[in-house]
Amino acid sequence: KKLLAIAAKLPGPKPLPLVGNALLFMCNFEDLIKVIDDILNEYGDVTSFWLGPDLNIVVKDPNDLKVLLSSQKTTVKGPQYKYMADCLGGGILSGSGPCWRKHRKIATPNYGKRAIENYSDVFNKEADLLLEKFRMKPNGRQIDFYQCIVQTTSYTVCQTLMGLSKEQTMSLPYLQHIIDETPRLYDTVFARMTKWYLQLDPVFWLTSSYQQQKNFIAMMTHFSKKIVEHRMETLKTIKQYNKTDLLNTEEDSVSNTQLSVIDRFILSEELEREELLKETFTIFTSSQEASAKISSFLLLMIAYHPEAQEKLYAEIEDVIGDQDRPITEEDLKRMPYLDMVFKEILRLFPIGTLLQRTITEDIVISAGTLPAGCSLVAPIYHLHRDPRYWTRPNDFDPERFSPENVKQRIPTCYIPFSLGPMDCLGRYFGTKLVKTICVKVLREYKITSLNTYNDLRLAMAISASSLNGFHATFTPRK
Ligand code: HEM
Repeated sequence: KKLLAIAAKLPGPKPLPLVGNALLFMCNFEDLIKVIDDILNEYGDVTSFWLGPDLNIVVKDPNDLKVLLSSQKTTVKGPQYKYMADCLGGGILSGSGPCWRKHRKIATPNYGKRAIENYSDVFNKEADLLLEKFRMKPNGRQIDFYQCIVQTTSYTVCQTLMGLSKEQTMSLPYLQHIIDETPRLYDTVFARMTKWYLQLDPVFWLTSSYQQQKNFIAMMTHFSKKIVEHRMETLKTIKQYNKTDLLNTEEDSVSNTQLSVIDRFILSEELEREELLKETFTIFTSSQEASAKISSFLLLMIAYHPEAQEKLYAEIEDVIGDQDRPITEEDLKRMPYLDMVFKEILRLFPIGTLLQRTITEDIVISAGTLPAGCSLVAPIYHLHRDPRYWTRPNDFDPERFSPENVKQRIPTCYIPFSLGPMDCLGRYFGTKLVKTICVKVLREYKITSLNTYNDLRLAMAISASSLNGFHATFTPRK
């Protein structure tokens, strides 16, 4: 009753009995961008809609979002995450409450700014192997390069966060299959999040997506079991007192990566077997896909914008010159234009397009009180393209992130890694991996495309996706 009374006072499309406004989202992922845009334009910065019995309140004001996402009253993921939890378990990515808190605390030491310095060698080696793959491609021909990039990020994650050797990585069961099928799994999850009829289990069970999801989960279980076996074998060789010392580090330090995230889960003895397997896969999937997508969008946009590419190349040449050596943290710090390009990519192609949280206690924002029990929706994709904060919002323009231009904006109109206690754990890892890959590729290749930015067909799912792939030609510079 309380929710109905509050919803009646909030602007938003008129709901139907039972399904609420769920029919609005019965469109394909490409059209969803416009559907949400239209709703926000019509009803404003605080809009309500019903997904069946769940009242969703979309908040697009950057100051309100800061309050909401930073609050302890929103540290429960929204009901739509259930469909992700069906595949990945209710842990670090899709879970909430004590389980999420415990898993996040156990994993955190491996993701710190300093901790990831230890991963630099692997980042560089895998980026070099990527260059070798490009060298084997026919010269002058346009290729869809996403496959090469996602292999690189996947092998990198296995040899860092998961703690495997390259040999162990290459012999993981179903690795390539999992890499290939992951986008389809996330599309199924997002389809269930947005389409009411797929939320009815008996209907979903009749679809081919259900069979695919079931097969994926079976593969994922074998894959995770093997990783856990490898780590258990290795852990037997570490002395008990060393393990305790390594586990109990509080500060962000390079030595934190002497244990992998999986080691920490095993040694904590806090996870049931099933939980451990799901969380092992979650650690893998939360990092390899996001890093691959952002790297690919960066290279693609640079192919579409030759002036930006030349500026970036000049900066890279300036810092690295002719030396054939690994890219270091110091190098990256001396590449401000790379950082601006990277940020512009995260603005245009966010990894979380819509975030949802359950509000656990009433919370006051500028527009009034959001009641406990409703869901907050943070429309990141649309916030990042709101013309009030971004001139020509759909254009690619890294200059938006020059220090002078950044000062002119409200900081929280740009939140690619989300905010607050449930923000992205992998921001330093992802940033460094993406930049290392892109610097290595851009140093060696001029990237061009037969297509233009106008040809890019975007879809909005869990993350922004390119419907026409990532096609470009890689021409050696020297
Ligand atoms: C490089 C670009 C990346 C971007 C833009 C990004 C963005 C995000 C966003 C927006 C969230 C919040 C999701 C939600 O609330 O539903 C998130 C969560 C998360 N990300 Fe990332 N991510 C990136 C890369 C990575 C990488 C490389 C890793 C791992 C190394 C990672 C690990 C995680 C984890 C574990 C969470 C869940 C945090 C929690 O709920 O406590 N991310 N990420």
